[in-house]
Amino acid sequence: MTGNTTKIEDPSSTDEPKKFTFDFSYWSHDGCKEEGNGYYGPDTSHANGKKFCDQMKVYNELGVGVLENAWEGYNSTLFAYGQTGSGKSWSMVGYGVNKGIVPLYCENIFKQIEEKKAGGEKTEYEVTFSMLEIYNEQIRDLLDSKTRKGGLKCRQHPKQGFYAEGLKIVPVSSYVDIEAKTEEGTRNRTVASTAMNATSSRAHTIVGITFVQKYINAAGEETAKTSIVNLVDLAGSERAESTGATGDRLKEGAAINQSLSCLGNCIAALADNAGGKKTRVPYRDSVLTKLLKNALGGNSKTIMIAALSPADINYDETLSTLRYADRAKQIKTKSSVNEDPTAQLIRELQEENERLKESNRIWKSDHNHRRR
Ligand SMILES: Nc1ncnc2c1ncn2[C@@H]1O[C@H](COP(=O)(O)OP(=O)(O)OP(=O)(O)O)[C@@H](O)[C@H]1O
Repeated sequence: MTGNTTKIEDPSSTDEPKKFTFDFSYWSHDGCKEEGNGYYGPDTSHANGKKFCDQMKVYNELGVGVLENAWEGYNSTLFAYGQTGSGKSWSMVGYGVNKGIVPLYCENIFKQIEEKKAGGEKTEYEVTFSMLEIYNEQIRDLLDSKTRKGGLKCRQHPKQGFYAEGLKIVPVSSYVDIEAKTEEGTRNRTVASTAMNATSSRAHTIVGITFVQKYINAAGEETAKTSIVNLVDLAGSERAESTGATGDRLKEGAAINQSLSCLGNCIAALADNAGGKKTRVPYRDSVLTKLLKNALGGNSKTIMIAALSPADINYDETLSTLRYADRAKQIKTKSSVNEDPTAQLIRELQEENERLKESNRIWKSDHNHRRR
């Protein structure tokens, strides 16, 4: 990785290395040292110490933007893609003191709320949390261990799009609350070990954090801004033979790959459309793509993290992840601020009223003019 370019070379071939350019290319394979508290920071004495990217750097460059968007009332989606064991959970959630984007985002949102309150702001803040997983095309509520057999239904709302019906959405008032809920959800996750990664997650996990700000606007009206942040940890896109998968594990692998290939098809169609084509986007082909529809083609600012393995045996997987990400970067989403519908309606009615008054005034002056 050099600057924002990722270069991949097949050691068993004489082909030219392939280059991919992204907004950021982060190196975290070596060049780090463990600090006293267990945090992995850059090792300045190592040749790759300068380019080593620690968790805080990723948060500062990606997470902070998500936080700023949330304050402005935009939806954001962050999803992590890549083969099993490549570091998706590491980037999104992290381990121990090496916190990933999700905990750092949560920690900071409450810190900033407290700062605003201490500064005498009258705004009311509400934060809610939900956590679900898609396992073998079924939706399980991770905050409800008694999710009925067959899972939650995926329904479509005319305005808000696809959602999981009956999903538990719990209010949270501190980072500690979120931590406890995340732990509860993680315990319920479908985790089974594969030969490649002892804690490999077998399902796609979606954490939803809603942030509502209620306040009185300049015109004295009660209004609200809402932002939904979706954090999507996709299950590994491994090949069956390298993970030693058989039986149930192999069936799961097939279901995971079906969802991921559906996601790939949607990304390819959206990328075509961004280039001016009119391709139908097959969102309905999997639960994952239904629930991610808004993130991919709707109202959301979306970030994709592609986690890569630097090992030569993973060359094919790594190249396919890079190609996946290369297509994804062509997608353009349109995001807008989520205002309270009543406040929006009042404003639209007031504007309509002004327009009617104005046309009435013109009509009256015309009428008087003709009478004279
Ligand atoms: N940048 C990193 N620095 C240090 N350790 C890392 C880094 N990235 C990943 N790891 C370690 O590698 C292992 C696998 O990472 P992780 O669990 O994040 O993979 P994953 O892509 O989420 O896998 P799966 O799809 O199977 O859940 C973990 O033990 C993690 O601590």
